[in-house]
Amino acid sequence: MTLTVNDLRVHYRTLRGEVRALDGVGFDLADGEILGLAGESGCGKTTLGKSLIRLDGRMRHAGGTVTLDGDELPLSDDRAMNAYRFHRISLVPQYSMSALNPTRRIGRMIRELLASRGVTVDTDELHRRLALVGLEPDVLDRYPIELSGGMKQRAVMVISTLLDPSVLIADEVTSALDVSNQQAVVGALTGLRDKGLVTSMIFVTHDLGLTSHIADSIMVMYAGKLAEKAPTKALTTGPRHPYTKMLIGSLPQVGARHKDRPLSGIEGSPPSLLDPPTRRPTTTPAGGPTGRVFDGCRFRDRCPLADSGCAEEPPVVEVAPRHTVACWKAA
Ligand SMILES: Nc1ncnc2c1ncn2[C@@H]1O[C@H](COP(=O)(O)OP(=O)(O)OP(=O)(O)O)[C@@H](O)[C@H]1O
Repeated sequence: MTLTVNDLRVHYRTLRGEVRALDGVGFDLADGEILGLAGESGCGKTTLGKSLIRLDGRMRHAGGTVTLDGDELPLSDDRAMNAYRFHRISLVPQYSMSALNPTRRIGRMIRELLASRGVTVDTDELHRRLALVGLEPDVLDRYPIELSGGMKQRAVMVISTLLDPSVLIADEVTSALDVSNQQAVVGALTGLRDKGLVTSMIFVTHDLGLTSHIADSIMVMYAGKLAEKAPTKALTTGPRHPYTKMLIGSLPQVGARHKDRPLSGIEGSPPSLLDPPTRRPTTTPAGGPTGRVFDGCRFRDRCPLADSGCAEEPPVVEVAPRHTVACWKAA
């Protein structure tokens, strides 16, 4: 087992209170597995990826553990995390292709980065890795501005995996790319795994369609919690959580006309994760229905199946082998 995440809770400190961005997430990532991490904007995908690498000054590890190849990661200890970061767990961050230093040629950037980790560049190996993601050695002599978006993204993937990490987190690496560049990036990611340069991967995306092509399993998050996780085929052909069903149902179909098959969305919006109350009165002072609730299923305001039983928080239950769901209606 590469990675075991258990009841992970990560909060952001803000002037208005704590944002419970991850509120008790647990899952396993096996050796060789590519896990697609999907869910609406703001559900906590990026926070999950980042918190496995570095908690920035505004993030607080509020509880839970992460075990990588048998070692518990010292998440709250930034200095101790240096031994793991980049070496054993690495990240291709969101918007990373725009974050390359514009004043450095790619080759120099790589040499400097490796030197900061006490590693010297093996040029033949570097060329081999560039070839693996479809890049010519001459990209090393180019500035980022001279590369296309897809080329930059693949260069960042090479940089992030130079030390053969056990786990690579790829955060929205295809979002800003056209379909052929998306294909090249996805092919490069699977190539890194297939050649053993990365043992396992978490592929963070909004795009359920794309992730179903590459991922062995998919985890859907909602409002800082796990909604459903299953092998890709099981999740795409037999989703159990109403949220997963609605996400899949809202995917556009090529060739379908809006007048024949209007795009269906999910009514409403996710709850705010800012300092959520644990109890609520049943009515507002004016006697009307109350707003958001947090002491039950977080999807229940938007769920067509919700009833009074959903005021209790649903446990995460294994409904089939490796298929877990947090929903009272999923059995
Ligand atoms: N620096 C921050 N300070 C306060 N709250 C934050 C911060 N970063 C993220 N959040 C909040 O944490 C929650 C989770 O955000 P996160 O970026 O992890 O979601 P996401 O699923 O990755 O979204 P997206 O798909 O848009 O990238 C959201 O409610 C967001 O508003």
